[in-house]
Amino acid sequence: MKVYKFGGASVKDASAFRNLASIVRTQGGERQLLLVVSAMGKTTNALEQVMDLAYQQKDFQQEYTQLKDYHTGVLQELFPQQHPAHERQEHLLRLLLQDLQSMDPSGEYDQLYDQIVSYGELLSSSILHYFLQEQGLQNKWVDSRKYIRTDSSWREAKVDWVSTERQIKQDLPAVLEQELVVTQGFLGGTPEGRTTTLGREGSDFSAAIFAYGLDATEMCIWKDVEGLLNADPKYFPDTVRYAEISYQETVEMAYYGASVIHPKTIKPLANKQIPLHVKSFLNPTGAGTKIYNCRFDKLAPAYIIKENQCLVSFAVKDFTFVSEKNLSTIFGVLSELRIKINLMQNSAISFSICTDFHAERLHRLMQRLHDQFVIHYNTNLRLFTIKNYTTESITKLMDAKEILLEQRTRTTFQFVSK
Ligand SMILES: Nc1ncnc2c1ncn2[C@@H]1O[C@H](COP(=O)(O)OP(=O)(O)O)[C@@H](O)[C@H]1O
Ligand SMILES: N[C@@H](CC(=O)OP(=O)(O)O)C(=O)O
Repeated sequence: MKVYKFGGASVKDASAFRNLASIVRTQGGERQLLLVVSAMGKTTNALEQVMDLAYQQKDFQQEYTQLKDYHTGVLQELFPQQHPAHERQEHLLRLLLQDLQSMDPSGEYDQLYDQIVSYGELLSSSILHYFLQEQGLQNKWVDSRKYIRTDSSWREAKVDWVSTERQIKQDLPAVLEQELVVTQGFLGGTPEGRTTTLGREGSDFSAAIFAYGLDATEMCIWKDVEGLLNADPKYFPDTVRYAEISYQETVEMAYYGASVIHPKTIKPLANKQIPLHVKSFLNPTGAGTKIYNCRFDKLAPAYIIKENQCLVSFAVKDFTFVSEKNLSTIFGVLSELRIKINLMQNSAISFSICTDFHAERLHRLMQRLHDQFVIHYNTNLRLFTIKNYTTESITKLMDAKEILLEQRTRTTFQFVSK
């Protein structure tokens, strides 16, 4: 039993869908394969925009039309004739429009967000279902919201592993005996049937949840790169591919910001020792990377850049030292506001954190803590990490940058810079 995950780039246009079908045919076998698909291209960003406009009761017609035209254009290319795929797509687009038009501006933003952005995956997976079918690849479309059971932490829902595994095992293995399964990444559902999302770029994680529930023999995520590289090729010209690497190394790279794999993906796979392959949909027969329970002593240094960072410092007002009590107050508010710390440092009278920039959360943080602390912050920063660093790698990366904060452990070197 295998699980394949195809991200936005692998379904960004009609020829990408054709390429995907060819990968499934040549690599996947016709049964015992579950496909998890993300929204087409940058659809989730577009849906976020439409959502914001509708929530603010602004005109969203132009943005909605763009989204509609994009999907209709791709479907038209794949199915130039009349086909049930068109009706299904029109139905979904009509529901999206109705939800946008009836948006309650006093409703809870995050909950409404999940109901709207989920259309991206519903649309892409229904195109994929019909297209594979048309290509002779018999498959069943299943609604991942009925399988991945979550709580109602909107936009970053927590998985109920026990009932999710039970749901998956209940009927999917039998279906997979007969045909392929096509489902959505990124989405979950509460026991009451509300749609949740698992966090941006969460489709890798969805695939891992299905792999876990199915006790899959392997999972493969198909990307536009040759595998897991020692740096993002969009920033670094000379990268090397890791042919094999451990779960531990990978989870750390993902945690520090290597955006090729969602950080939550590894744990469910490692728990059941399911190997994860990262392969290129542009070169499907390439070796890619195998991530599993292994150990290598000498790995090429990995360079990771996290963009759009914010450095916040909290100083006590009366020149007393930062105490555990102060820290506990700060951590309490950070946790409540769901602000994640990417790096932290303590000095005598101040405490600093580096976090993803989120204007609204930062504003609320200041409101909550400005009585007790003097708070300063810098935005538009980048967090650089080198795993398995060498002296040369540090020199190369720091090269004339203005450093605001720096930290190193035995294996990892990090700094925040402009
Ligand atoms: N260490 C890395 N190795 C490979 N790719 C990386 C790495 N770090 C970042 N990336 C980026 O991840 C991208 C692929 O991930 P992503 O865009 O999320 O795929 P998808 O949305 O199709 O699932 C690559 O195009 C590359 O720019
Ligand atoms: N479509 C969602 C989920 C996802 O994982 O997408 P991708 O696989 O394209 O990163 C997002 O953009 O956040």
